[in-house]
Amino acid sequence: MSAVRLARGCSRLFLLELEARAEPLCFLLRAEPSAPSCPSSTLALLSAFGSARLFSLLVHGGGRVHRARSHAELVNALSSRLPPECRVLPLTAFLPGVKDSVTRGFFLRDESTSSSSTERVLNELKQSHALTVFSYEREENGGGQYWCQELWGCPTTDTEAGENQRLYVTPVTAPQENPTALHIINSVVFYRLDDAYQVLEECRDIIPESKEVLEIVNQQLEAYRRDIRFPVVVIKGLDATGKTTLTESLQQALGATLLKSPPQCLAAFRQRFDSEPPLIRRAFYALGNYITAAQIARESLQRPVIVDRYWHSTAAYAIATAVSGAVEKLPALGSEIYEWPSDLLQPSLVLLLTVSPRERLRRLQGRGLGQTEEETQLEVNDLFRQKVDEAYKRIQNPACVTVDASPSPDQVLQQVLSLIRNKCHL
Ligand SMILES: Nc1ncnc2c1ncn2[C@@H]1O[C@H](COP(=O)(O)OP(=O)(O)OP(=O)(O)O)[C@@H](O)[C@H]1O
Ligand SMILES: Nc1ccn([C@H]2C[C@H](O)[C@@H](COP(=O)(O)O)O2)c(=O)n1
Repeated sequence: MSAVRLARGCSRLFLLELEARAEPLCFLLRAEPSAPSCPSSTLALLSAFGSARLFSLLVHGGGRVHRARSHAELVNALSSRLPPECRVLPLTAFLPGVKDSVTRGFFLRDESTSSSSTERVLNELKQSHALTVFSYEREENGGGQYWCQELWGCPTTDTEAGENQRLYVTPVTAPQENPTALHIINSVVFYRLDDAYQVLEECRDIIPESKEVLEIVNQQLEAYRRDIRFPVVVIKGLDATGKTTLTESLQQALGATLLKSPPQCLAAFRQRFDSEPPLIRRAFYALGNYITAAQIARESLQRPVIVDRYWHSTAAYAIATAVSGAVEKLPALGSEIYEWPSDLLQPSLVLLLTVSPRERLRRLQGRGLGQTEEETQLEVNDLFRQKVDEAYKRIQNPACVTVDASPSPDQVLQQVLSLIRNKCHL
């Protein structure tokens, strides 16, 4: 990837997710026009850019919490305020292989008859958000045709050096390491208590509830140990696969303690953090797992422990939401994103309940309870459901054992009891 470090301040790769294409379009910026290294990307770029007015928007400045909230606000503002002829596509800028280098933004393809309404919206958004806007123009140069990127509107003080130059868009082959995985680690999935804790520390002044959550974490984790005496069995699965029914029966059958993640002591804060962008929301759920871990350690000294969801659920939902598109776009099995956090208590056994989509829908409808936005998405979006299920299956150390939860509640219970007796020697 040394080829991408060509000009000062222009070494980032820009990855553009186009709706109709399986592979994202990748380009970098160079100070001089150069022959494209990848002709097929050039063709894709030309057809994607077409004759529309083009802009890219990158959120900058402030801390990561501010940037995450700005990004979420911009998603809403762009979709509600831009003219319908202006398409908004996800854009990611990053340095290959560098974990904290990912900046997420937007690419605008404006086909509206007049430029004024789009430009008005962009100007307003630049006033209200720390936003760098670039525009693109076609240039004929030495017989070749190039796209050039320039800073649009007034430069802001936070703009990185080199970004106000006119630079040549150069299509390149996308690097093997997708920036999605780079972005997931520590922004979407957390692998150490301190990393999740730090996010809520950074939220103290913006989200007052963060202080209360951190106080609970401090209290609950005062004597946190990671060793267990009696077996600890985690039950996970999509909603309405029968987790509550099974965990309650197991509690009775084994004389076990039943715990949940997120734990009851965080219940009052859940709705508040559910409305925040992934960085903050997922850090909240990650902390919930550590509280549950502390409770598991205490309880497992006395009796077996059954846990209704744990880190697997946090990670699988977060990964499935962060990865747009098909199941094949998930980072491959063996990727570090599926690794269990080294400082989180490990259960003895993890069971994944599965039922057919049709049976799950029947159970959801039969129950008729309110649903979180993500559950609603699961119901309408089969693709998302498949990604959650697949992410569950790819999580390692401990990996999960899949249980067919379609039979009657008692048959499922007997099947699971026999698994627990075999694997945990109970
Ligand atoms: N084995 C089963 N066969 C038929 N129906 C079942 C079975 N297990 C549970 N159900 C029914 O399916 C519905 C969902 O079950 P349950 O609440 O246990 O799922 P859940 O996974 O805990 O859901 P959530 O995660 O949304 O709380 C309930 O109405 C329950 O009675
Ligand atoms: N340990 C957990 C439990 C739940 N979540 C998140 C994932 C979804 O956003 C949502 C689903 O939970 P439900 O509404 O079915 O209780 O909660 C998590 O991240 N970690």
